[in-house]
Amino acid sequence: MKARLEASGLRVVRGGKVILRDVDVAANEGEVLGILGPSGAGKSTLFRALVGESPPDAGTVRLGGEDVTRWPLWRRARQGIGYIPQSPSVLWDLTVRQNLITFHRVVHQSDGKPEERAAQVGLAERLDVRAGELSAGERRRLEFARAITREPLVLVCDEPFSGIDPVGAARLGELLRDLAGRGTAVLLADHHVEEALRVCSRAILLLDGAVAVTAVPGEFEKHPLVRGRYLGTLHPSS
Ligand SMILES: Nc1ncnc2c1ncn2[C@@H]1O[C@H](COP(=O)(O)OP(=O)(O)OP(=O)(O)O)[C@@H](O)[C@H]1O
Repeated sequence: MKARLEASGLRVVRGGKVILRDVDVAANEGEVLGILGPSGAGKSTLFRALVGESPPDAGTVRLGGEDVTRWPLWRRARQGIGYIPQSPSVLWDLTVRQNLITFHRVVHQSDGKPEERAAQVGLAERLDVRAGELSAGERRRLEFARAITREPLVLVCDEPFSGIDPVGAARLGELLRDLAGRGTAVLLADHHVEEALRVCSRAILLLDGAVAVTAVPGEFEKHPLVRGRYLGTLHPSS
């Protein structure tokens, strides 16, 4: 299997504290890779290093074999990395249509077809609604539509299910799986473990800034470190 996005030896130090220590991660074409772990483990920091929002202090990031470690976010976006950050990132005062057009211009320098993108994520009826008036689930779907403006080689999603009702989360999960089915490598961090593991083909446990476990979902849930340090004894599989 060919790795679409490959990070090796990633080290991030912030405020004198080592946040990521020698992290190796490879996301393959067509897979959904879960990056799970307790709060503060370093998941968002890892994602920021992968997408170019905050470069690592050491290590390399390769996209389709090319070293993109020092490339800024916009250049990686143009090259095919989509990103749904943890915090809301829509342009609140613009409509759904204007949000989609604006991002398409950044990536392609043209307006694109916002109607098609909106229809893909079930927002066809909401095109002229201001992003600030959307529900959390609709906003996440708009961010998803924006991230797939160009069918991405890699999609990095930081807590996409946060604040979304179960039906909305299941629907978003299906969109992620469909995207992976068309070849995109999807990386996903989320504390909605059941939804995340339902969607993932492989999961990594990040603990204290280091990779502690890599396994397929069925094994991941039963792993003693995952149960002891992350899921806790109340989780159904424990
Ligand atoms: N710029 C920064 N300066 C200082 N500390 C930072 C900085 N960025 C992150 N950290 C620290 O790094 C650690 C990892 O943060 P990060 O947000 O990556 O964790 P996370 O696994 O995504 O957590 P969560 O599940 O709560 O979102 C935390 O202790 C955080 O306080």
